[in-house]
Amino acid sequence: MGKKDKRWVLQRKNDHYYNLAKKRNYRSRATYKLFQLNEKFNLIKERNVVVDLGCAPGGWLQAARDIVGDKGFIVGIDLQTVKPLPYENVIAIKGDMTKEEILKQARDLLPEKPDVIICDASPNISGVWDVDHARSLELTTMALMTATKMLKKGGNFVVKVFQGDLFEKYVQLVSEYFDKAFTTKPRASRDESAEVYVIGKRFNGRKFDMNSKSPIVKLLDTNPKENEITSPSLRKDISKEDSGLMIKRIKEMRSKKE
Ligand SMILES: C[S@@+](CC[C@H](N)C(=O)[O-])C[C@H]1O[C@@H](n2cnc3c(N)ncnc32)[C@H](O)[C@@H]1O
Repeated sequence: MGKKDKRWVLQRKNDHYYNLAKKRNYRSRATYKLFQLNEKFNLIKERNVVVDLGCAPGGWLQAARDIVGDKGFIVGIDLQTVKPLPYENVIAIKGDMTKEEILKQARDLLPEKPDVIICDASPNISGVWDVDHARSLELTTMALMTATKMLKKGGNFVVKVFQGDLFEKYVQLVSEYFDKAFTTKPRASRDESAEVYVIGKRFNGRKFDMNSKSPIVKLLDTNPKENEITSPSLRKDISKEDSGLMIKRIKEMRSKKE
């Protein structure tokens, strides 16, 4: 085992939430992030219908199931296969959450419009700040579009975002569709992680505006018919050097600022 690997194993051994998750049979330490977000913002309630975008290995599915109980319903989507959970009311679909055909599969499974959309999806981390921020924004904007298409009026939304230049603009965009928008970092999120969670409380029912003046929407490279993001930065086979449209534009914007 290399030095780096040893440090990682040691870090994990001393990680409170990792140990707690293991002891209580939760599939990820992230489970505690959702519990803490819910404690603070009261997003998910008993009997709710929930959609979980980027749900593998299933820690948030477990947390959501604990909250909604046996009368609620949860559908998750992830590129990875999720080992089935022992509950009839929790289903995971394998697929890309930015693709309309996968979202349709999810909608078809739901008993009614969801009360809550949760999204902890992470793009492949390259270690390059701009690239990770741009990829994260693409996923989170797609999650917001999905929320505006699917949610019940009055429904709630929580999404993970990697901080960067456009973070505040993203929060502003969320606030256009919800009565209130908040940003927060739960205790279980590591200090050194760039992740922050954006909360939208009470969906106001507005349709997503593709002609919005928001710089985030302008940065997207979408298929106008389906609202699917077609930017190459989301492709799985992207190399570190490859600049997706959004990454390129963020760089241009930054150089103009400087
Ligand atoms: C941090 S993990 C989620 C952890 C999960 N909340 C839990 O508690 O187990 C992020 C997930 O986002 C998924 N993801 C990234 N891009 C995606 C996409 N376009 N469609 C679906 N899932 C995606 C990844 O496959 C990964 O499993």
